[in-house]
Amino acid sequence: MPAYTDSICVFCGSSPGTKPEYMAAAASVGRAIAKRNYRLVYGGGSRGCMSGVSQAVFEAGGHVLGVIPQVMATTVPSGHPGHKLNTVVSKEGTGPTVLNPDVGTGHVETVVVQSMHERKQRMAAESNLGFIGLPGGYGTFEEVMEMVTWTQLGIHRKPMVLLNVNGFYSPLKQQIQLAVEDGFISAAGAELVSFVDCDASNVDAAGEAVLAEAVRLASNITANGSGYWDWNKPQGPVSTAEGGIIDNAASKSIALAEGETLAVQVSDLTFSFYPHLPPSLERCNLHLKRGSRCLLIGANGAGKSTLLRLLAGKKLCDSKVRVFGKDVFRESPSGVTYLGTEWAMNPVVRSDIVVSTFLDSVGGYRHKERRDRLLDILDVDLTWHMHAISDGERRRVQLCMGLMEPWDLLLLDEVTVDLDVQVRADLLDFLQLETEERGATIIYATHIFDGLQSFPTHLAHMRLGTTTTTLPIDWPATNPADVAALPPTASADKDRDLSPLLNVSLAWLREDKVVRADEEAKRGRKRGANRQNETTDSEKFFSKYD
Ligand SMILES: Nc1ncnc2c1ncn2[C@@H]1O[C@H](COP(=O)(O)OP(=O)(O)OP(=O)(O)O)[C@@H](O)[C@H]1O
Repeated sequence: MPAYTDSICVFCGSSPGTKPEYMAAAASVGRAIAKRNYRLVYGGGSRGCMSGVSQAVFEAGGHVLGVIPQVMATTVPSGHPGHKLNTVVSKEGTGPTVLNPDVGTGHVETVVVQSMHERKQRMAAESNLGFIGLPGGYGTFEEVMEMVTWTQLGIHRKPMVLLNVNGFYSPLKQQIQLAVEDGFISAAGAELVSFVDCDASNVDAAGEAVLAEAVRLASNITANGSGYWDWNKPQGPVSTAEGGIIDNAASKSIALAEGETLAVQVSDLTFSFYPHLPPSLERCNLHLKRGSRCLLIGANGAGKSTLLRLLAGKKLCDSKVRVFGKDVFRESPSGVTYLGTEWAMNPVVRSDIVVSTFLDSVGGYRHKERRDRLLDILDVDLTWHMHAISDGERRRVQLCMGLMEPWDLLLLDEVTVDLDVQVRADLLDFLQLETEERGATIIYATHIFDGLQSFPTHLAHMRLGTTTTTLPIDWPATNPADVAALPPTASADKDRDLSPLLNVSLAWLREDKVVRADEEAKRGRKRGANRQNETTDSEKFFSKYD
């Protein structure tokens, strides 16, 4: 007997069904599997469609692997081809035993496993070509759906072809279509299951048709990359120092109209504050279309402010930083507004100057309509004196001043931190409208995620001066490459009631802490308490007087 070339798994009922086409379809699939010299992997049953397909392979001299959970195993009844090999079969199913050891020359092997889950795992692992679903009951439905889910998740990448005998699977086809229409299954996800129709007129040829479809689909699925998650990827944080940048640009791109330039284009940027210092930014990438609202997420010291200041043209860097197609430092693109926290520290803005005079001194009268709108939103009193107001009130004046003149790119560096929640919410609404109505672009670095869930259109994560994806992640993430780039919820935060955005941000920062500790340990550095029990000189000195 020649060795088989490939294996394919068949899920089907352990009962024969009430129409003769069901058993005929099972036999047709079995014959086609043996003809192609594939091995059948199935649930090890000796009755119903399970026996129909395995008997057909055996009769045609092919290879069969049955996988049975221990609890369902029984000694092989006479009549089963495996009884000559002193093996076992599954007790599942109804109707008479169909298997006949005297009719066939194939090879039957049986594996007994501990659980239903292990059975599915083993069947999937043994079947390189994927799966065929024939008519069946709950067990078949469950197996079919789980194998498709595993492909969608990326646990494996294998096709599922359902043989739609007499329209048996047509309701499922409609159900999938409905789930696509209602947004529960993506268009790509719908491709993971294929249907081959047959009835009494063509059931004998159905086996060959279903195998051909499985082979076609297998090459499609493989070509489309892995599923939502790469389960073979080592779990846990990936060090950027070891090149852990996720290339989501491989499966998505930014579509630009003819003549349109990117609003922001940072490509593989490296930047050092001083030539003798290691770079504060390294392999930084940020590409944004006009109208984007991008949140810059990262731990303290990750490089967010540095990147924003470079985009604002405040520091000389190489020409890898471009805004509206222009070099930010040498060509000074117009329409760029940067608002950072340092403004409030300036002694001038804490002097005894009245708000109305202050706003006029920076040209507020030129943008009267926008200024008045902002005064309302930010709830600013024009008679306030700058030296006699709270930090939050001073911040409102700063925002009014900074936002009055229409901007095309707004760089916000944590300037909403001291606003009360109502003013912050109204301000975020205003900013969102600016991007939607005027096509303005916003990059916003913040550590406050309250009420931000639906604000961003993109997320960019910075770790140790590096952006961890080649393109910003679309938010909410739907592209599989973006979904795969999101971190899993940290176990410490599983029971917290977090918005999806805060959940992602917290998980990133927890990963960042581990990566940072590793990187710093390589340089002999360590954060946190020093528990070496060394007594410092000052401790020795002061303890004499305690
Ligand atoms: N003036 C400076 N001179 C030298 N190095 C600096 C200077 N400013 C920042 N850095 C370095 O650049 C790194 C990034 O700083 P940056 O201010 O961009 O971080 P950040 O992500 O904005 O942090 P935070 O959330 O605390 O505002 C810092 O860890 C620091 O080592």
